[in-house]
Amino acid sequence: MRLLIQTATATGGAAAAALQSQYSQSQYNYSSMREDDIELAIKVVIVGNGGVGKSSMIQRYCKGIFTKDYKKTIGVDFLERQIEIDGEDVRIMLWDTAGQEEFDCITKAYYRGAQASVLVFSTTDRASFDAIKEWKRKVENECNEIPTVIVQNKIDLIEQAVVSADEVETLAKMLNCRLIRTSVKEDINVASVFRYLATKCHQLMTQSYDQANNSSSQNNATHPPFSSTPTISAFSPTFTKSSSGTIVLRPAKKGSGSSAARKRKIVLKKCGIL
Ligand SMILES: Nc1nc2c(ncn2[C@@H]2O[C@H](COP(=O)(O)OP(=O)(O)OP(=O)(O)O)[C@@H](O)[C@H]2O)c(=O)[nH]1
Repeated sequence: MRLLIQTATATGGAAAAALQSQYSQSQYNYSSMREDDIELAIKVVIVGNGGVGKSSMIQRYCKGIFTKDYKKTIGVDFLERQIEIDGEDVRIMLWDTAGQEEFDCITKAYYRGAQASVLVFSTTDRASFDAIKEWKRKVENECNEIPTVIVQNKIDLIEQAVVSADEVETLAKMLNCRLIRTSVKEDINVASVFRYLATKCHQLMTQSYDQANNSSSQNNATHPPFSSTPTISAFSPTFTKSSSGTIVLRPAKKGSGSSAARKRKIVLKKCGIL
């Protein structure tokens, strides 16, 4: 089964517009759609103070590169990568937001519809650690409670650490988030962050999809599944909120071939900025 969860609910900006249009291009013929024809995509927002390594992390994960230069993100960027979870294709859409407060009013619009978030701070920047609670609050304001990882980045600089291991673990427990320590520079644990979140979301979404399917098949006589509307809302406690978690089903791309061929293609697929 492949599910496509439409997550591009952000407004404004070329990236969002392109993404929205990509989704809206597909026309649906649900009566002839098979379970195999659906794919799962997850929107993940990466937040944290400026300079902690958010853009570097996304570049590392999606393009396999690291640069020493610091280029401040203006507004929002978007990259994606496809991986396989439990034999299913999962598209992870990574939204890179500017860390500076001056961009807050732009970036928060892009949190909407996110199914997971990454709160990043740097081992060598105390203020970025102290700001984590506030970043969590900002995401929650737009997305409610979603699977979240706290990332302590730049562990290659652990000798210059300005935060103790205890403090970090206590904060992660208090905020009820998984803690992952990374070095984007040395490529340590970066992939684990996104695999963990994708797995979590995949579990939640497939559970909810099954529930929706079961209840819809019970009502089959009057409401054939997916026949009249492409949208299933009220998907799960995590994904029920307003427009977030809107599920849209679309046919698989032409020529996607057998599932074995698809699987061969997907690993480490790189995607450009929209
Ligand atoms: N030593 C070390 N440097 C890193 C690591 N990750 C990122 N950097 C460096 O930290 C600087 C800032 O990285 P960015 O990825 O631009 O930071 P950002 O969080 O996206 O910053 P904003 O766009 O301002 O929000 C760059 O010079 C990176 O090369 C890491 O794991 N270790």
